[in-house]
Amino acid sequence: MGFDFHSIPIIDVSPLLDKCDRPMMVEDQGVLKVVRELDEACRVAGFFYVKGHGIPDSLVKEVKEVTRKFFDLPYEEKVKIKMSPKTGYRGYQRLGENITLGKPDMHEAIDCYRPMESGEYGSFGKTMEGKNLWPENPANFKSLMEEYISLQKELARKIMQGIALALGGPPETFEGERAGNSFWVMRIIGYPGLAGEMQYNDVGCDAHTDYGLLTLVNQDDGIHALQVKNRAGEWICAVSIPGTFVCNIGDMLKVWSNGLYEPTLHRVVNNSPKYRVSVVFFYEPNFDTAVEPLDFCKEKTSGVVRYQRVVYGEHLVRKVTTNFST
Ligand SMILES: N=C(N)NCCCC[C@H](N)C(=O)O
Ligand SMILES: O=C(O)CCC(=O)C(=O)O
Ligand SMILES: [Fe+2]
Repeated sequence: MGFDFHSIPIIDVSPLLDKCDRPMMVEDQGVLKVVRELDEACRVAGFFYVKGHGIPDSLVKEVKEVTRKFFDLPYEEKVKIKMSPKTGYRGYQRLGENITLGKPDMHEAIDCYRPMESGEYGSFGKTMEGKNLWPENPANFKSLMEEYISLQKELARKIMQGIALALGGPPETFEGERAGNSFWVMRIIGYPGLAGEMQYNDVGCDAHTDYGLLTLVNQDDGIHALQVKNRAGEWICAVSIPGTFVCNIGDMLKVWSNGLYEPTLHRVVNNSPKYRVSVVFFYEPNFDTAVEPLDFCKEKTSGVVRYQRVVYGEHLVRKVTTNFST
């Protein structure tokens, strides 16, 4: 590994999206170019921007606008949809409630998960059971977010076909029993800006990796706050680029790929005077999927098993139940 990254590559995924789900996709030159770019980005940075993603710019902007309006409401209004263990960890968390590296993060958020019926995964799923909690204000919040979720899910599924090819496997590797019923997560997040005399803000969200497969970040325009750690230990800024999503890979892809692709530490520091919003979609494995190195990945690593089997839902529950101060 004689190279390191100082910027994050931009990948136009439109050729992949056009040809996805078709048997001939693996012979298409446009698809193969995207696949090579995904492979390079996943090996070197664990992060990339996607453009040409096909999600209307108006919707991408609107979800951030309603997010800003929600966080602008008084605390009493926001706490009506308070997150707790009883709500399956769904709902609103105030500033400082999320803990990373043992310290409170300076962000507030609404956490959403794929809805889970009671008893759907027996006692193993109990912690995450529930429906999402949506605010009454802004009135169109729920419908916008649900439309956005369905488009993000489809986009992420297609990018995962490209990543499957990049790893040398069949495009449908992450469909069906692996991630065909993704236990997706969405975090709707707000980070206060610098106030008054303050020169440096507290950390908005401290260094972590994401838990699942693929994360798509819809970040605020004009504020550069998301930072990504390269192998030399330098923090590289994932500047906001209008029309793109910042994508990064999660812990479960590390296990499935047997370490060919590894997630990258990242954090958020909002040193701008402006309140920053982001809407982050996490495309994850099925809740009950046992994740273990894929045969075609093990072959590329001389058969050595680098990571042990982990059930995604157990990994998630371990994280979620230790993430909060209350
Ligand atoms: N689902 C994700 N990735 N959430 C990230 C939240 C912030 C990191 C978390 N407190 C932690 O320590 O993992
Ligand atoms: O707000 C951001 O830009 C990224 C947030 C993040 O890393 C996370 O929620 O996992
Ligand atoms: Fe993250």
